[in-house]
Amino acid sequence: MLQRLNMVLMSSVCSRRLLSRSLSKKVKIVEVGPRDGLQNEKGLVPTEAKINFINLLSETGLPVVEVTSFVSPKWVPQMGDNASVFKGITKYPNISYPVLVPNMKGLHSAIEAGVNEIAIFGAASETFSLKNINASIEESLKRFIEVTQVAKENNIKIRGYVSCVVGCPYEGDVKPETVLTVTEKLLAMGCYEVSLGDTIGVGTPGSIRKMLSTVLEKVRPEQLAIHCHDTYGQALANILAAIEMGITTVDSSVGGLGGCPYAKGASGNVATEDVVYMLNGLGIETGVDLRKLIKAGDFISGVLNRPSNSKVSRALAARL
Ligand SMILES: CC(C)(COP(=O)([O-])OP(=O)([O-])OC[C@H]1O[C@@H](n2cnc3c(N)ncnc32)[C@H](O)[C@@H]1OP(=O)([O-])[O-])[C@@H](O)C(=O)NCCC(=O)NCCSC(=O)C[C@@](C)(O)CC(=O)[O-]
Repeated sequence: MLQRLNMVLMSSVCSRRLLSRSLSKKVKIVEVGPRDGLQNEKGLVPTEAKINFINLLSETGLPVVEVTSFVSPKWVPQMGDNASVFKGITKYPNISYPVLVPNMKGLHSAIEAGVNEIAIFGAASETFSLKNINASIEESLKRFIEVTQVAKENNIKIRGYVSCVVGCPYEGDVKPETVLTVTEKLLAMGCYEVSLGDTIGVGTPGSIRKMLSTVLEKVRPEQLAIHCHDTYGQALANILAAIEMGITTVDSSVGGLGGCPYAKGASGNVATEDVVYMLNGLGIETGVDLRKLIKAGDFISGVLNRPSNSKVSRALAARL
């Protein structure tokens, strides 16, 4: 009886701590629109339009803009103009412009193009890993050891991704322990940060909290980012749950663009405009100018010839 009472008291203290934990005053936004956002587009987006889009994003105050992927053009044709896009953009000194790299061939091409930050991408689901990069989790991690060694020799910063952190399109629920294992291995290889991807947007604040509680047992919150797709409309709630647990880096995509070609049915990322609006409302600083962001979103929506998926952008446009 006494033990049960103690447990109840402890759990209420823990929930109060969770609720009373003061939110960070600053959040870093990683804009993934030009890469995650456009990789799934059926029609080829002209290289010039991608360059103009990235240049507009660079004017918004975003600290990181993920530019493209040095992956196989047979697998992802939309990213086939990677070197031209990377070389064509105006690079601001205070902005990082990472690119995705799956293997040594991608790394060599990225180095040739002058890249100084890469992102390697693994998964917490075996089937997704095979479908996405044609390698098991173990094989992919072996590949990444060589990639990260050579990247470090070339003074290239390395970010990591783990996909399917709460659910997989092929395997269903994913164990938080697997997410922790892959995250720790990526950090040990030299990733300065690992972005945890709810690739198909099935997570809820409950499953995101459960996954993060396990990962945060061994990993510091400042080593993590949260990357939410909005398939089930849970992305903002999931991001808030992650921020309440101490995460201060959020990936998002202007206009809610995006999806993974190897995750059927997954919708776009959470819209950057919506994240910035929410964080502004919470008094959390991002350094991002919402109006300039909306301008970049309008530009790419015009190129794609469809309305933005950002609710904030649509709501503000309706008031004009
Ligand atoms: C990893 C591979 C290349 C393996 O693909 P593979 O077929 O096993 O590769 P391979 O090594 O056997 O080579 C086959 C051919 O591909 C070429 N090749 C090989 N590598 C490259 C390269 N880097 N760049 C250009 N070409 C390449 C290689 O030269 C060869 O050419 P061939 O001799 O036949 O003419 C392939 O599976 C691939 O490119 N996958 C990428 C898939 C992808 O980009 N998915 C989307 C990104 S992940 C994502 O969106 C999730 C994320 C990050 O946003 C987070 C989240 O939401 O969860």
